[in-house]
Amino acid sequence: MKFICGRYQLDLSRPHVMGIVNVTPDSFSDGGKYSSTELAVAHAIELVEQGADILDIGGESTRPGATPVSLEDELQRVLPVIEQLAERVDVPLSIDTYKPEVMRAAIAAGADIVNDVRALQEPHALEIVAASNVGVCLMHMQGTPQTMQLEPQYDDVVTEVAGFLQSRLQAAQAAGIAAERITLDPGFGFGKRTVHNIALLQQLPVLQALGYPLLVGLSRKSVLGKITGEDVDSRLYASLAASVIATMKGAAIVRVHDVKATAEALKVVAAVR
Ligand SMILES: Nc1nc2[nH]c(SCC(=O)O)nc2c(=O)[nH]1
Repeated sequence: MKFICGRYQLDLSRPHVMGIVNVTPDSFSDGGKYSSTELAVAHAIELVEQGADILDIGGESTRPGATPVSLEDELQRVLPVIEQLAERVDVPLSIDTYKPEVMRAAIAAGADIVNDVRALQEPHALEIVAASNVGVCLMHMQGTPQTMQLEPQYDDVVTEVAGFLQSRLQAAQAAGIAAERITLDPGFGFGKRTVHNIALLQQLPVLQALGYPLLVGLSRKSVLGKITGEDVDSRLYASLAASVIATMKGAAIVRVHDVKATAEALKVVAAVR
C-alpha cells in the first residue's frame, strides 16, 4: 500500500510510527533556557533516532477544551521547526493543523503531509492541498475541540465515522487530490466517549475496508486512562497495547509520543501480521 507524501513515497505494507512533536511553550519545561524551537528540533531528531518513520509537528493543542492559538502564534511556533527539520532529518514531516494559512506556509517550508483534524473542511484547505503534492490525513471529529466532549452522541459511531470519511474522500477526490496521497483517521477522543472509542478500535477493519491507509492516534489518550485508571504520564503500556491492537486490525500508521517502545512493538507486529 503506497502513500505519496511530498518528497517521499511510503510503503505502508509494514506499520509506520508517526512521532508527535508538540511545539507549544508549555510542552517543554526547560526553565526558559532554550526557545521551544531548539527544544522541539532536538526532540524531533531524537524521535527519528528512536525509529520514527514520520514526524507530526503541531503548534496548537486540539485537546478537549484547549484554548485556540492565533494564526500568527501558530506560524511562529511551527515554521522554524519545519524549516530546520527539513534540512536535518530524512523522514516525512507532517503539519498537524486545521488552518489553511498554516498548511500553505508549512508546505512552503518543507512539510510533506498535512494532518488535518478538521479533514480539510476549512475554506481553501482543499485547494491548498490539491495545489501541492503533499500527503493528507483526513480525520473525523464531532464538533470542535471546545465542544466535542460535551455529551457526544451517535446512533452507530462506526457507521457515522465511516460515512463522514467517505464524504471527505469524495471532496478530496473532486478537488483533484490523488487517492495515493490520502490517509484516513477515525479521530479517537475527538467527540467520542469511551464506548465510542472502543467500538471504533474493535471495528477498525470496517474503516480499513474504505480502501485507504488508516492513521490511528490513541497514545496517552483519556480512553486509555479510563480503562487502566492511570494518569496521562503513566499510559505507556496501555498506549503500546493500543498500537499493537490497531496495527493488527489494519492501521498503517500510529501517531505516538513514545517512539522507541512503539517501534520495537511494531517490529513484532510486522513479523507476525
Ligand atoms: N491525525 C490525528 N491527529 C491528531 N492530533 C491529535 S492531538 C490530541 C492528542 O494527541 O492527544 N490527536 C490526533 C489523532 O488522533 N489523529
